[in-house]
Amino acid sequence: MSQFTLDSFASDPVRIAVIGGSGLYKLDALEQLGTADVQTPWGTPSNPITIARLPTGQRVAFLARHGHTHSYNPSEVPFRANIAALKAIGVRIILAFSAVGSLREEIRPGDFVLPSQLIDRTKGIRPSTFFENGAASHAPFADPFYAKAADLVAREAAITVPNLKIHRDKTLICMEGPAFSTRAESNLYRAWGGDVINMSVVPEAKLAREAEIAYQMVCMSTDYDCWRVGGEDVTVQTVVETMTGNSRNAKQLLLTLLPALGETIATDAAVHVDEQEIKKQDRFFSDIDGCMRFACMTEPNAIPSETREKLHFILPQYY
Ligand SMILES: CSC[C@H]1O[C@H](OP(=O)(O)O)[C@H](O)[C@@H]1O
Ligand SMILES: Nc1ncnc2[nH]cnc12
Repeated sequence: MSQFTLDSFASDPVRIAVIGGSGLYKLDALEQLGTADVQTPWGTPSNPITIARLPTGQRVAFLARHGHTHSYNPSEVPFRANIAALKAIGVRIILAFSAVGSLREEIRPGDFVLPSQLIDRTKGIRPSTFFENGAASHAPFADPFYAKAADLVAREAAITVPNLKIHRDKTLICMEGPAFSTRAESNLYRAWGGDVINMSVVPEAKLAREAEIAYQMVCMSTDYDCWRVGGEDVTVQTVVETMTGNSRNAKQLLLTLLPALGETIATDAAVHVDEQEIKKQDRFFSDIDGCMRFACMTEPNAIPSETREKLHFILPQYY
């Protein structure tokens, strides 16, 4: 197993990353090449990033959100360091897996869900932006997930795990935790139109957007939370019971999804693209590239140099 230096990714970047959530702590079916211990201006990631190789030869990065030993509760995950470290090794797309509770009868434990919307119910205690200390910025976030990636996940799942039920275009609630919801909250989220619930999509998705990384969460339903009359209320035990099968399905799916994604982005992975080309819809990254170019309200000359240096780490084309 090699120890990769940050410099080595400058000439040979890794474009695809998988973030594993509860129950998905490694990608053991892939050839493991080594790890990258990336330090960022926002601290140390949950773990060193694992670099693996696909049968096609392409490399992918893997990061366990809560650490391999699940040591960070959702409010403590070093989200900024995680996203900054992935960006620093060249990542342009993240597939983020998450164990979620279902708020709908038809989304059964064991089903997968590709959300297209989210409702942020975190409590403001998680650092959730790279822009602070003299650089006021506002990322566009109307569509928090990457529909082109969701399309690919759904297509590959239908081929590779045909018995797996996939729900599209659902709304994900992100609560603070770590305690699960009360019954009144669970019913409120249903009334709001929430379909599934977790504790980790925020700020991960927001930070990915700020770093101009395409991001799609793949939710794996583990329980019915606590809204269902006569049903069992969620506990860690109920989650863990479903997690093992979910994790097996996720790994099976990734075996074909990652090569397919690699092929899809192969001609489109350059970081710097020509202004004319950037929004052409046939490019996979057209819906993310350039989204932060005009996001900063601060007069460029007024941004302190230390702030600019930190931002250079995630958006070198602008700072
Ligand atoms: C173990 S149940 C609650 C826990 O599971 C989910 O984690 P992840 O999103 O990382 O799979 C949920 O968000 C909570 O953190
Ligand atoms: N019911 C639930 N609420 C919040 N996060 C979860 N992760 C898995 N099940 C969950």
